[in-house]
Amino acid sequence: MGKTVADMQKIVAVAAGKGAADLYIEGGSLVNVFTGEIYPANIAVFQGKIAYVGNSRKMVGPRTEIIDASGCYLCPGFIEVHTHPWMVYTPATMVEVHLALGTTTFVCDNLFFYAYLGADGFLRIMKALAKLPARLYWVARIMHQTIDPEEPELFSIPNLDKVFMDPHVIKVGEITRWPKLVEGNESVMRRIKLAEERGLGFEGHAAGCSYDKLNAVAAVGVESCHEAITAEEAINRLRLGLWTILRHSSLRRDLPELLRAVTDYKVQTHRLLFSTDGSTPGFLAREGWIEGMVRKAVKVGVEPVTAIQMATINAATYLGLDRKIGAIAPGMHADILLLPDLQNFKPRLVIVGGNVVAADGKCCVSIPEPDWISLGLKAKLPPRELVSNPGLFGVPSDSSAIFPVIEVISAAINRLKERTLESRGGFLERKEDMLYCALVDHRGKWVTNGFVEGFGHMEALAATFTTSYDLLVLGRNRTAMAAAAAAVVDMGGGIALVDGNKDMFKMPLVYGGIMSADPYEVSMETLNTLQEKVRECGYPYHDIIYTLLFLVCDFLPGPRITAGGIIDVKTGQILYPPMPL
Ligand SMILES: Nc1ncnc2[nH]cnc12
Repeated sequence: MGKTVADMQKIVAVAAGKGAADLYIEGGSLVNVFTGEIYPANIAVFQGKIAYVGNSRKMVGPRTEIIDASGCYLCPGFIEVHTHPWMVYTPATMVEVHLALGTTTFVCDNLFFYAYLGADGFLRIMKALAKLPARLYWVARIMHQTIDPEEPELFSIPNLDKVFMDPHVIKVGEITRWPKLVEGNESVMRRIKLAEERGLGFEGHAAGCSYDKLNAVAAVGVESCHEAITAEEAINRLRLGLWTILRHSSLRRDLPELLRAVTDYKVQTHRLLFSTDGSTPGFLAREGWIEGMVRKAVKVGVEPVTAIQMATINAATYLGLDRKIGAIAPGMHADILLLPDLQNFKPRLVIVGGNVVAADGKCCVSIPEPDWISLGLKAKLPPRELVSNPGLFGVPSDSSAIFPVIEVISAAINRLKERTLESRGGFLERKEDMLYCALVDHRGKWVTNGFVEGFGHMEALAATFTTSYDLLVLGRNRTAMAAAAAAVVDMGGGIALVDGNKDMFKMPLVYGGIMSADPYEVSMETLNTLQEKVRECGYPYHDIIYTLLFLVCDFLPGPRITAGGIIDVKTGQILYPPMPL
């Protein structure tokens, strides 16, 4: 509901010292993100908004709560402009831990919830999450990031429009298939036009895009990109007018390199922002969320106020929310951090909408976890009898063949390697350094089989944590693969690993097969254990969860395993088809 005339009159009265504030924060030093100054000032809050900033105490009444901010800096709450709020944590457990550390606004991707439940289901989820004590805004995807036979209906114009009309949806989410923008693809342009008509801007995702092609991405109206991985790529984006989101994530730890754009090249910073881009809980607990990025920036020589601007007003301006959040000024939401210093950025108090929500790193308000199962997020799983049959896994062939093997060369990047494989017992046999690999449709209607190399030597690994929410199964041993797959079905979604000793490790992810019902710390520990165990099984990279997520995607280079078969992302070629069941 919008504000009434009476509301406006009341806040004006408080500002003018003729009415009493609800809250008065005094004795602190204000970080003014508009001017870059730091100076003593008090803040009066009324009905969740800032009414006054200055030295007057006329609005302090008998019922005004006073917070003594002596020795603290008064800083706007930090803003995460791009996250995926389901990295085994739920949006609620994520908020509980990271709101307390100073990130008060989270701009969330809708892809997983939307792809799982469609427009109406996503709208229900968004409504349930609006009860959290942080500010959650959403970006809405206009395309999938894997091959999905249901994509045309799922992302139809009427379905997208339902989502675009919701005021919590503030942009189109990362357009991962950027080559479609460069080619002027009509179906994508239609969706862009609709979003524009609804007043939405666009997040880009121009990973590996050359400067010349970036021009086309910007020309179509894309406003931002978080895929720069060098200072020079960041500068290219800035030069073309793109808001440039500096990413430091569990997958890509690029901030020190990206910040050279500021420390070495001395570019202006007003269109630079921060994001952790859906990092895993262990990484975030270690490195921090936006407060961690601000800390790192200051450590490499960025002025504290500049780093704070990047985390607050720059972000708010990019989001079109700079009259509401991102600064401490009259009329803005009272999202305020009390920071004892400008080195560690660990808040003593976190205030959102005028309420104290956290003190000394701990939330002090209730964090309602939605009832995910009644919202429809029971994991979608293929039938147990289907996946517990080892015969499901393997490429049928009565003779030797040259096969397109997926070689995993980093946590997220693959390369095509053609290998000659012998046939045994009616199936192509893997070589010693390879694993069988299968993606099983969550409805049990198809399976794509293939091989991966460079992944390790586990007996089996089965996971619903994939970008298509189908069941991914890998391993040396097809019987163990069937056992791991059945265990995942029995858990109601999750990850099961059978190691070299044939022990089974299980991580239940019962909400949609990707989020844990455990508290944040518990799911973090379980994920850390999984990472250690896969490493012992020869998985050589740092982020198993991303490898599982993106082995199935259609936007990073190299071969991927999808509903459309083993595909080569760059050419779109089907290298080996799926098998109907
Ligand atoms: N691109 C992405 N899509 C879905 N979940 C993610 N988590 C991190 N990155 C993601």
